[in-house]
Amino acid sequence: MRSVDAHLAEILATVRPLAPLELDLEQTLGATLAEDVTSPVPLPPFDNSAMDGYAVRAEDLAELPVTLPVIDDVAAGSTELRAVGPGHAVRIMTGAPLPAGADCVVPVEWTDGGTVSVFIDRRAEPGNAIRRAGEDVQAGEVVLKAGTLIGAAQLGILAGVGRKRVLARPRPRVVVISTGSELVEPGGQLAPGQIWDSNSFTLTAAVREAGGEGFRSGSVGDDPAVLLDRLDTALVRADAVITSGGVSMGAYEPVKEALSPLGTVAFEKVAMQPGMPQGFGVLGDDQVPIFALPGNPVSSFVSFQLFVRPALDKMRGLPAGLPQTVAARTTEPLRSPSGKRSFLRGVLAADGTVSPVHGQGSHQLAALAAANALIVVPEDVTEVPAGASVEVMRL
Ligand SMILES: Nc1nc2c(c(=O)[nH]1)N[C@H]1C(S)=C(S)[C@@H](COP(=O)(O)OP(=O)(O)OC[C@H]3O[C@@H](n4cnc5c(N)ncnc54)[C@H](O)[C@@H]3O)O[C@H]1N2
Ligand code: MOO
Ligand SMILES: [Mg+2]
Repeated sequence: MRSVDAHLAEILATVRPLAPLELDLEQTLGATLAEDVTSPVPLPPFDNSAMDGYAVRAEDLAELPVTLPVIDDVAAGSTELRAVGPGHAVRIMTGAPLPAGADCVVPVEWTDGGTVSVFIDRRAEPGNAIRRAGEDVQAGEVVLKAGTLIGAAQLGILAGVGRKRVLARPRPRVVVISTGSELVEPGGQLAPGQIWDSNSFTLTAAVREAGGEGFRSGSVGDDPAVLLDRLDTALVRADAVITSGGVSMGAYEPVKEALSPLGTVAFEKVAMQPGMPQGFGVLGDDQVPIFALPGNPVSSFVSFQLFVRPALDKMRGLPAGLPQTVAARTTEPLRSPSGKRSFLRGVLAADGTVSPVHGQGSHQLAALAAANALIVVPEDVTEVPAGASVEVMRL
C-alpha cells in the first residue's frame, strides 16, 4: 500500500501550473494573477470631497456662526471649477474634485443647507473631509502581485486601476465522468437494483468549490470502450479529468480496464479509509491529469479533498498541500484500522469539540452531508479515547 503522503507527492510532482492567458476582467474571478499589476494613475486621481457639504477656507470659520455666499455647485464628475476665494463657499458632493483655494469641507449637517448662502455654526479644521490624491495608491505602485488569487475585492481593484484585460492562470477546467450500469440521472425512475448518480454532482460541485470549472459528463455505464470514447471528447476541453467508480477488484471495473493498458495511469491501494482503491495518471499528448476515484460516495469525496483539491491549487499557481488541520477534542472514543489514515466524518463545534457522526460507512452520503469536518486518525493509532485531542480538517 502507498501512503497518503506518497500518493499526494506523486500527484503534485506530475501536475503543472496552467499557462497564463490574457483574460477579460470579467473572466478573472477565481483566476490567479500572473503579472504584477500597477496603477497608471494615483488613486484617488485628484483631491476630492469625502462628504456632501461646502468647500471653504478654514480661516473663514474663525468666528462662528458665519454666513458665506455659495458661488458654485460641484457634483462628482464636474470639471469646470471656480476657485474658492476668501469668504466664499462652494456646495460640493462626495467624490467631487476639491476647488482651488478651499482647504476643508464642512458637512451639510453642520449648516442650514443653503444654496445661495450658507449658514455654518460648527468649525471644520483644515483638511476636514478631504480625500487626497494618491492616498490609496501612488502612480506606478504595484496594487496586486503575481500569484494573487483574484476574489471580488481583487477584481475590483483591477477595474479600479482601469484594467480591461490581465495575464492570469485561469480556473482549471475539469470534466467529471461517473461509471456504473446501476446509475440513473436524478429525476429519472429507479428500476430494481438501480440508484441515482450522486458522485458526478458531488464531484462537479467540489471542483467549483475548489476554484475550478466543473463540467459534469454523467455516467458511461460499465463499458470501457464507451469510457474511452467519452475521455477522447473530454480531453478536447479538459485541464483534468475525474472519474468515479470502477477501480476496485470486481468483475466490471471499466476505469481500470480501460486505463490500465495505456500504461500512463497507475492503480494503487492508498493507505487510507475511506478511499483506498484509486488511480492517478495522465492521458493523451497533452498529458492531462486523470483522477480515477473510487465509486463509494464518501470515498470519492474524501479523495477529492486530499488529492484533487491540492492538484487544482497547483494548477492554479497557488501553494498546494494536504488541507490544513486544527486541533479539537473528540467527544466520543474513535476506532481506526491499523496501517491506514482514517478520515472520520464529524461535527466540529464552536467549543472546540468534535463528534463523529452516526454512520461512518463509505456509502453513507447522508452522514457525510451532516458533517462539517474530517477527523484525522494517524496510521499508527487504532483507538482514541473520548476527550483526547485529534486533528480535524474543516469541510
Ligand atoms: N473484493 C473487494 N471489494 C472491494 C474492495 C476491495 O478491496 N476488495 N474495495 C472496496 C472499496 S474500499 C471501495 S472504495 C470500492 C471501490 O469501488 P469502485 O471504485 O470499483 O466503484 P464501483 O464498484 O463502481 O462502486 C462502488 C459503490 O459505489 C456506488 N457508486 C458508484 N458510482 C456511484 C455514483 N456515481 N453515485 C452514487 N453511487 C455510486 C456503487 O453503486 C457501489 O455501491 O470497492 C469496494 N469493494
Ligand atoms: O476505501 Mo473504500 O473507499 O473504504 O470504501
Ligand atoms: Mg467496483
